[in-house]
Amino acid sequence: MEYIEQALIRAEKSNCKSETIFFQALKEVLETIQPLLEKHPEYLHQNIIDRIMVPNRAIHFKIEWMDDDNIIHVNNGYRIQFNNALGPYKGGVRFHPSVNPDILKFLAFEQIFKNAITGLHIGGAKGGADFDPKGKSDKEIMKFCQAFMSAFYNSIGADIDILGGDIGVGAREVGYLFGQYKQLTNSYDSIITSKPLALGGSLGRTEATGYGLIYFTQTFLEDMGETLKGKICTISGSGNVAIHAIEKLYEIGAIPVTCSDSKGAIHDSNGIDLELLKKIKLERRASLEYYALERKKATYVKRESYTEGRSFVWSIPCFAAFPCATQNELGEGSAKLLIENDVKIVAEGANMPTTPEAIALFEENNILFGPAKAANAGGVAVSVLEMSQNSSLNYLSFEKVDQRLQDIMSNIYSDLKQTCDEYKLDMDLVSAANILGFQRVADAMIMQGV
Ligand SMILES: NC(=O)C1=CN([C@@H]2O[C@H](COP(=O)(O)OP(=O)(O)OC[C@H]3O[C@@H](n4cnc5c(N)ncnc54)[C@H](OP(=O)(O)O)[C@@H]3O)[C@@H](O)[C@H]2O)C=CC1
Ligand SMILES: O=C(O)CCC(=O)C(=O)O
Repeated sequence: MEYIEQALIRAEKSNCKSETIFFQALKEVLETIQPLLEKHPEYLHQNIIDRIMVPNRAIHFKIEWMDDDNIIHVNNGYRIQFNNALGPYKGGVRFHPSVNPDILKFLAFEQIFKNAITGLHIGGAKGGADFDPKGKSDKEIMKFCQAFMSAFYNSIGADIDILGGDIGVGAREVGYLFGQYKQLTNSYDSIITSKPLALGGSLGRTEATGYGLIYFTQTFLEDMGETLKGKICTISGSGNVAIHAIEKLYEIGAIPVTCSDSKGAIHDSNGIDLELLKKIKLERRASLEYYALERKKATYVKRESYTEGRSFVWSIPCFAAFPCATQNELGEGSAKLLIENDVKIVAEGANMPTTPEAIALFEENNILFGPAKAANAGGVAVSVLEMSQNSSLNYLSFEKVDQRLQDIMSNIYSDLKQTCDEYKLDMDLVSAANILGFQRVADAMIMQGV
């Protein structure tokens, strides 16, 4: 433990002082891998901790673009190519005004271990820009995507670094990013996933993260003698992950009753109207306020009215809670509410949506907890299926992709359970995910020498 404390002090002193979110993610990983280090002292001899916590490469670039009124804007673009011990860098791209080097470094760091847990051969990366897609015309989005790609296309490649979607980057943006890469390089290489089907995207990729989250949760619960069937579920977010989690919950007979966006939250006690939700968030790209205007029985609470900053979503009694919006959205106060309301399981659809204090409360109260690195890994796993379909030119049916996704999520659960047994972790899947991911990456690093 002393070694880990020293590594954290070194990290805090050197490059992490202003990187509070990255430091949170790093601390969680390092504080849970002690049993692994005791069993494998070679990781300490090889100085893997210091080597794993510094990105291989962090690219910061300027993006200049012109809006519809011919006004020129400048944004910051980034790509953190963190670790490629297991395969080419792989991870999404986020367009959101909050994007900064700290957030992307945390996301890229998490991605290393998540990707390792899938058992597939991909390294970890993340990128993005402090660009706000809200309120922009389609032409402005296209121009921004083209400028983003032009600024760093020579740092990526189908065997080097493959981009994907994330907050603010869906099929539309991926199409424009891909088109610009093709224009600049004259190649149709698979340098990005979550492509529209017509451009070589995979059936089932759009649904994969949300569906995978529910497959993982259902496998976990069944192993504990429980089920989601007939149970009330709360979900935050109303983007790609949240919408497809809600869709799968309905398919398996559960009752999803909430969703949220950056402006507020909905509680619809009869169950979220999925068609209306899709129409508002995916087609109109509008606020959830319109959901409540069209569905009179639903309650809408504006973000400004949340009590002590706690999302209204977590005050609704439920059996299962799925945070699917963004990092650190479920804190101590919300965890207390969920526990008081007798929640049985929390599974993360977003990346690191639960604060360390909230996770500790869930652990103390024996609430089952599915960490993001495992529970939301279905998205990146199906991205790899997209890459393999692109290179083989052999495209799979939706059913085949979905079956592969179910198998991957169930294998992830079995591997975590085995890790829990091996290290006597008492179903602490947070520690198991960190140990399993760290071990796979560390072994690959050692094999490749210094
Ligand atoms: N897409 C994927 O395949 C994967 C995504 N993830 C993670 O899942 C999460 C959601 O991503 P995804 O659904 O793809 O993104 P989307 O852009 O499709 O949706 C994001 C949702 O979260 C809401 N949101 C964003 N920022 C905030 C905030 N600061 N406070 C409250 N709500 C917020 C958005 O609200 P609004 O509509 O108002 O903007 C929107 O409802 C992210 O953490 C992402 O990293 C993880 C694995 C894979
Ligand atoms: O498919 C991808 O590469 C994006 C996945 C991702 O960014 C994530 O898992 O958080």
